[in-house]
This record gives sequence, C-alpha cells and structure tokens, in this order.
Amino acid sequence: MSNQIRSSSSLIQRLKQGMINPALHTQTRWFTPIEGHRPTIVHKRSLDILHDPWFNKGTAFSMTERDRLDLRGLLPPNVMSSEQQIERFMVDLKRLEVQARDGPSDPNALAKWRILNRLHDRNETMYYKVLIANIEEYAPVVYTPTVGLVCQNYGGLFRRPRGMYFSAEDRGEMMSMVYNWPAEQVDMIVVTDGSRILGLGDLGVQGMGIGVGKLDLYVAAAGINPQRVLPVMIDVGTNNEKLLKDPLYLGLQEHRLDGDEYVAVIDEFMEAVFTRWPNVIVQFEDFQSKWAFKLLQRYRNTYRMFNDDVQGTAGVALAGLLGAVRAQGRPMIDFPKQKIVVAGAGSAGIGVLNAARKTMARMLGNNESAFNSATSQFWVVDAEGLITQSRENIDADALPFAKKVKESDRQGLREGASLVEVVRQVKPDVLLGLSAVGGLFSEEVLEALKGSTSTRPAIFAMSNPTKNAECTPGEAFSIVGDNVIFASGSPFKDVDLGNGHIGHSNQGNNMYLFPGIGLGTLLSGSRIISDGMLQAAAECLAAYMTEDEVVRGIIYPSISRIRDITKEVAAAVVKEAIEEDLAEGYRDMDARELRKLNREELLNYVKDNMWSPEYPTLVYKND
Ligand SMILES: NC(=O)c1ccc[n+]([C@@H]2O[C@H](COP(=O)([O-])OP(=O)(O)OC[C@H]3O[C@@H](n4cnc5c(N)ncnc54)[C@H](O)[C@@H]3O)[C@@H](O)[C@H]2O)c1
Ligand SMILES: O=C(O)C[C@H](O)C(=O)O
Ligand SMILES: [Mg+2]
Repeated sequence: MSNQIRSSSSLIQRLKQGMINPALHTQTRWFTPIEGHRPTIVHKRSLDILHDPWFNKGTAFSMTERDRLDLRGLLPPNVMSSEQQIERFMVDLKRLEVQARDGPSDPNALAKWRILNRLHDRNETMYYKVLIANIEEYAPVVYTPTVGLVCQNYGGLFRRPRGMYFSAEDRGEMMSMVYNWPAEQVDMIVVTDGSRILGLGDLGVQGMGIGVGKLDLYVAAAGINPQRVLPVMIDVGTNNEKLLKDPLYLGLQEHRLDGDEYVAVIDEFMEAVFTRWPNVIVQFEDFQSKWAFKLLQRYRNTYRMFNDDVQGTAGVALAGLLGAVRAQGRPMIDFPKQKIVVAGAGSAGIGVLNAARKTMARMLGNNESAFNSATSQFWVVDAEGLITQSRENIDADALPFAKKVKESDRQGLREGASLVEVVRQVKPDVLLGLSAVGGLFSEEVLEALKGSTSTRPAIFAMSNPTKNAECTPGEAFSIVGDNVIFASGSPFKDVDLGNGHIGHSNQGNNMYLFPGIGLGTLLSGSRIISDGMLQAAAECLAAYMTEDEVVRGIIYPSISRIRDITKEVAAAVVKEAIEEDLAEGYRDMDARELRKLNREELLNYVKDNMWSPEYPTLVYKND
C-alpha cells in the first residue's frame, strides 16, 4: 500500500475513533480520498486477474491498466465503458430466443455452446472428457456449423477471454506482448485475421471463435495438451460496414490495413511467436484468399506453418475424390479420367484444384504432357461463370485452370458460361462446390447432373456453415438419384431412401486432416511442413476407408473415429518427414531413434504422445 493511502486511511480511522477533533483541522484542508477512487491493491497479474471474478473488468480495462497489469494482448482491443458492457450483455440476453430459432439445424445449438463454454472455463479436463466421449454430438456445437453462429454473435457471447489478440495498434510491441501469455510452452497456434470466416465473410475481431473451435479439435482429436494451445486474432480492422458502425463491436473500428502495412503486422506476429516458442506450429485459418496464398508462400519455407483452408481442404477433398472413384468400382489409378467441375476459385477451390491436378499428373507419369492432360479434366466456374483464357484480369492463381478458348469452343462453352450450362455440356463425374453460395447447386443444376456419364456421380457441397452448403443431401439424392456419392462441409443427417436403403451423407471437412498434420509435424520435429507431408496425410485418409464402406457410398470416416484417424494421419506425416530427411525428433525421441521405428512402433509413439483428459494428483509446494 502506498504511504499516502496508508496515512490518509489511518487519519480517517483516528477521526472515527474521536482521537482527532475535526473542528481543529478546518484550516488544514486535509486530503480526503473519495471512496470510489481509492485503488484496490491486487497481488495478481495477467490471466489470473481476468479469471478472478472479483477483480475482472473484462473489456473495460483501460489501456494503461492493461499495460500495468500485463493484460495487453489478452483482451480484444476496443476498450468498453461499463455501460457499454451491460448493454452488450442485455442485447445478448434478449437475443437468445431469436438466435435459438435461427440455429443451424439444431435450434438449441447456441444454448448448448454456452453451457459447454462455461464448463470449459471452469474445468478443462471435464470439458474435454465430455467432448471426446460425445464428439459426434458436440463437434457440430463447438466447431462447424455452430461456431459460425458463435462468431456472428461474438460480441454478445464474449465472457472470459481465450487466446491472444494482436492489433494494428500493437505494432512494435508484439515481441514483448507475447510474454503476457502465461504458458511456457505452446505447441499449436491457430491464427486468423477474421477476413473470411467460413462462408460468412469479414467478421473482424469476432473471427476469434474459429481458432478456439479448431483448437478444441486439436485437443479432442489429436490429443494436443490444452495448456499448450493458443488461439490468436490479428485485428487489422474490418471492411464489414455493419461492424464499423456498431457501437458495441469489440475490435478496431477502422478499415483493414492492406499492402506492405498489413504484411508488416503479420511478419511482426510471426517473429514474436517464433522467438518465444521456436517449436510452435502455426495454422493460418480463414484469411481472405488474396492473403491466404501470399502469406503461405512467404512463410512456408522458413516457419513451421500451413494454411488449413488451402492445404488441409485440398487433402480432404483429394481423399474424397479418390474415394468417389473407388465407389464407382474403379481402381484409384482411374482418377485422371474423372471430369471435375469446380464451383469456386478462392483459397479453398484453388487449393483443391492444384492438389487434384498434381495427383492426376503423377498418376500419368509426371511429365509435361501428363500435366496438360490432367489440367484438361477440370472446369472452373466462379462468380463470373466459366473461367477461360479470354477473361480479362484473370487471377494469377486461377490462370493455370482457365480453359483454352479453342477447347471450350469445341465443348460448346464460352467465357462466363453459367454453372448449369457447364454441367449440361461437360456431363461431369464430379461436381464440387467451394463457392460459399448456399443453394448454388439448384434444382436446374442437379437436373443437368443427371446427364453425367458416370455410373455414380459425386456431389461435394463443401461450403460452410450449413446454410452455405451448395445443396442438401436430400436434394442430391432425390433429384440426381439414389446412387450418388454425397459429401458436405457441415454435417447433415443421412437420407432415408426407402426400402431400407440409406443415402449416406459424408462430412468432407478439413477436420479430418489438420489435427493429424499438426500432431505429425510436432512429433517429427520437422522445421517445415512439406508438400510430401501433406500428400501423405491425404493418402492416409483416402486409404482409411474399407472397400465395403466406399461401395456403400461412405467416403469419409464417421467423426466418432476422429481420434483414431488423426493418429494414423499423424503417423503418416511423421513417416514422410523421416523419408524426406526433415525429421529432427521430439523430446527424448531423436531423429536417429525415429528412423528405427516400424509402423506399429510409430503408431504407438504417436498414441503415447496424445494427451487424454485425466485428473492429475495435485500437491502444493511453496517456492
Ligand atoms: N469443407 C471444408 O473443409 C472447407 C474448407 C475450406 C473452406 N470451405 C468453405 O469454402 C467456401 C469458400 O472458401 P474460400 O476461402 O475459397 O472463399 P473465397 O471467398 O476466397 O472464394 C469463393 C469463390 O467462390 C466464387 N463464387 C462466388 N459466387 C459464385 C457463384 N455464384 N458461382 C460460382 N462461384 C462463385 C468466388 O468467385 C470465389 O472464387 C467457404 O464457405 C468455406 O467455408 C470449406
Ligand atoms: O472450419 C471449417 O469447418 C472448415 C473450413 O476451415 C472452412 O473455412 O470452412
Ligand atoms: Mg477455414
């Protein structure tokens, strides 16, 4: 306690006890502190304050207080008044009923999320026990699709902060701020700038929810220790006009930084986290396409990082495409014969196209003619229709897939042709959507797909969340036929086709790969995540399904098996890292020892390093 406070409070005590006659002191004009202005002495800092209901002020901590108490970076950047905090809380309380009605497919999804989130705040071990034991039921609550609703309502749902926030205003400070995070070791970071959250667009600082949801799966599926995960939001502003005007918005209310200024912020963040935790793995999530590719190219050879939307999605889609070939009763090597129409040429669509083309080309001999012939198997349609080489200002990433004008003429197609025209003319084996446009595979498009030359056309409606799916499984099976293969990014129920037959609704989501890519990289000790490691992950997922399953139209495992498939994927990633001479080992397992492991030993090594939610015995030690 400061001397001044001690002396004035003892004065008050003495006054109260009648030891001082106030009349004698009228001339002296003693300083009497106003009760509400007296500081409260705390013996805590950082997260300990935020987690103490007595001291916590949440978003109302002023900037100076945040600096004084090591809170900088642990809260969203916008400082709120207590009146604003209460208004936000009340808006949310009143909105609950409306949101419950608007929920994805489960009207109580948001309410369930709140209950689970409160458990997460109170007891991590119990939370993950519940999640792992009931993953099929609660993955759609803590992850896609409900997490989309959570991000949209983040302002109202914000309670106890989770993760770190770096904002454009923290430039020059990140290297020290990163030490405000209390964990000595961090294995996995999921970072977003909130610019393209699922198919919901720019949600600014509210995108924090996506990193939290992805890391829940890292813990539940990959057994990454929850004390070693860190969700990060880089708030460089938002171009969402509604949020820019919302007085209760928690992020920076200015337009997004762009160009070199933007890159400098991300560079500073990368330097800061890798300086403090040199072995961390950083997963980039839901960055708008414009930056997704550029940042991936910028960092992938120097840092342990990957982009989930570009690379994770590519692997999952590739595994599904190979599964669809098998489901037709054909060998995987027939993949290069598939005609594939892709709707959407953003970070996800282009990622899938590159991976699928590369795999086809490899199957065809990996030379120039193999590449050309693989390229001709794809038709790419974006918001402006079919992409051909006659398009002006064509995006550099889409250029390799632009149809040659002669080729499209021959097929009766022109630049900008609509999706339905393309499907009608091409009669594809596969129709794959990563457009973020719900219902894009309309009745007309699905009717056109009935003309497919495939015995078993495949439909991948991969956009998230549920309302952005290009079509539902009900529409796919009823319009195109009972025989189709169907997968979607967000979960749907299987369809009862009558006569005891089931139309299987697969979930084609990058959740089947990113946890294994992260865990495998960690356990291999590789300094980078190579194309080969990603390819190995995808091939492992493709091979995971049995012949019997694929023939029944089941091309992805049920989410109840996610811990097992993640273990397999991680082992495949470690193995590839060893083969590419990238593995440097992890903890006691050095690179030489790693190389000696056979398949079974490798799987055990992975399994033994997966955290499981069990209560440890606690002992108090005073030092
Ligand atoms: N299932 C998964 O695992 C998975 C993984 C990553 C992304 N996604 C989903 O994919 C979607 C797209 O993500 P992104 O990062 O590529 O987004 P993006 O905004 O970068 O790209 C969207 C693309 O769709 C195109 N498009 C828009 N309207 C169209 C229309 N009417 N017809 C055809 N194309 C149209 C755009 O031109 C653009 O090329 C999102 O909904 C996201 O949730 C799913
Ligand atoms: O988050 C998901 O469910 C998948 C993917 O990363 C997406 O952005 O949609
Ligand atoms: Mg994503």
